[in-house]
Amino acid sequence: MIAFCDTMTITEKILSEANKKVVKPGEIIEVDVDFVMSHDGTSPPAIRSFEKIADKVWDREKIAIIFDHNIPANTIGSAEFQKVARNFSKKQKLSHFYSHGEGICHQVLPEKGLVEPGMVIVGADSHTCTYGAFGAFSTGMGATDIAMIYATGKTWFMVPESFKIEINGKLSNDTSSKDIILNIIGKIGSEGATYKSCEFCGKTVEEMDVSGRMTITNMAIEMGGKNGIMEPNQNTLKFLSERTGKNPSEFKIFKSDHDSQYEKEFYFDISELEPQISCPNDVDNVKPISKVTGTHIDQGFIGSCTNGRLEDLKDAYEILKGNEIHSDVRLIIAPASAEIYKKAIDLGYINQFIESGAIVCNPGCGPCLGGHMGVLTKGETSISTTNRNFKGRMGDSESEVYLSNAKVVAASALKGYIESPSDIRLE
Ligand SMILES: CC(C)[C@H](C(=O)O)[C@@H](O)C(=O)O
Ligand code: SF4
Repeated sequence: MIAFCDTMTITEKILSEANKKVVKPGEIIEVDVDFVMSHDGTSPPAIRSFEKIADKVWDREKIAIIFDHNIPANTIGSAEFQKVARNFSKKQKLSHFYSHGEGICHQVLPEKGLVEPGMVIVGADSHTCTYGAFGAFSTGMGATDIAMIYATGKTWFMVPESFKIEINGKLSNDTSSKDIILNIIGKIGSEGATYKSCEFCGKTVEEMDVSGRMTITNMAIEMGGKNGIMEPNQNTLKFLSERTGKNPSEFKIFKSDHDSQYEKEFYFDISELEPQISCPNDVDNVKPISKVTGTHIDQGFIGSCTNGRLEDLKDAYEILKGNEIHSDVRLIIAPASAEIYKKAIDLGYINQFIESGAIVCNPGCGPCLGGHMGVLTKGETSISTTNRNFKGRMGDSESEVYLSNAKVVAASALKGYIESPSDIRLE
């Protein structure tokens, strides 16, 4: 390890290690990439660029291709994209090729033990920032940058300035970590952290489970962040140790120094937080649920790399148990991975979802992107556990999307309008 000075953030330390010398914000550096990921939507452009510059990838064990956006293929175009990626994976003998509905890339990577603290991970998807929940530096990049990494294992960054975002307090029965991050985005704004390293800390984050932490780092990009990051906690180390088969002492764990230099510091106490709803058509248009209760909905979606994990399905199950979805509402549920799907079957969640009238889809991005399934038509409204609600995100440009936690989506699907989970529990 290199010698750090004593005012460095976790992100600066990881990038220094990757650069083999101490780095400072603003500096442009070249780094060795530990892992690179792309999916069915972004692999083909990267492959085409790669094939113009090289024949053989730099390390077939450090590349993952995961089919999740349009799986199974819904158009001839997406089938063609998958063929290109499948042929490339075979030709290059990639060790990590997931094409059978294993789940969303950001869920599959950590589940398969491919994420470790201290790593530099680059993905051809903007929500690659999710792996910061594990103490890794991870960020999304475009196809030509990914092609260069395939060929050389290297890339370049400008070292970001860091924002410290401290979270304290205890969540209520109706809220989850989704409400924390929506509240933060509402305050900081969708462009408020552009190119910053968003470092989440505080007691709430230190005690949070892995799923909740991933929801928070996942949405760092929604305020423009270059990455989202947290120091690994005990829950994280336990999860990673089970997945990688390594002892936690083998991980490269970096922590921010007490006197780290932050460009800005934010403090949030979430004890009194009501469920937060991000209203159309901007992710930072966040309101407490009491301001939007009663808004008509046509569709609900529970899933995505933000909130498609077992904890989210459990939240939905508890609200839906013994109840039927409103006859005018479609509730679509897509587990984030096959592993989660199987666990949800064993726990009886999936049976209940079907009995309540929900449509359960195969693991993957599902309706999140508005291109594969669950597409909205003009004038329709969805409430969704996903991360984006810009105009047309889930279909027609005159459809609307509200973002919330899974309990709120389930409660709203029962009523046909946005409803607080506590009101369902009271009935
Ligand atoms: C298709 C892909 C490039 C895109 C992203 O990078 O975020 C998608 O995953 C999304 O959520 O909009
Ligand atoms: S679930 Fe949605 S946000 Fe996540 S990678 Fe897929 S399309 Fe993007």
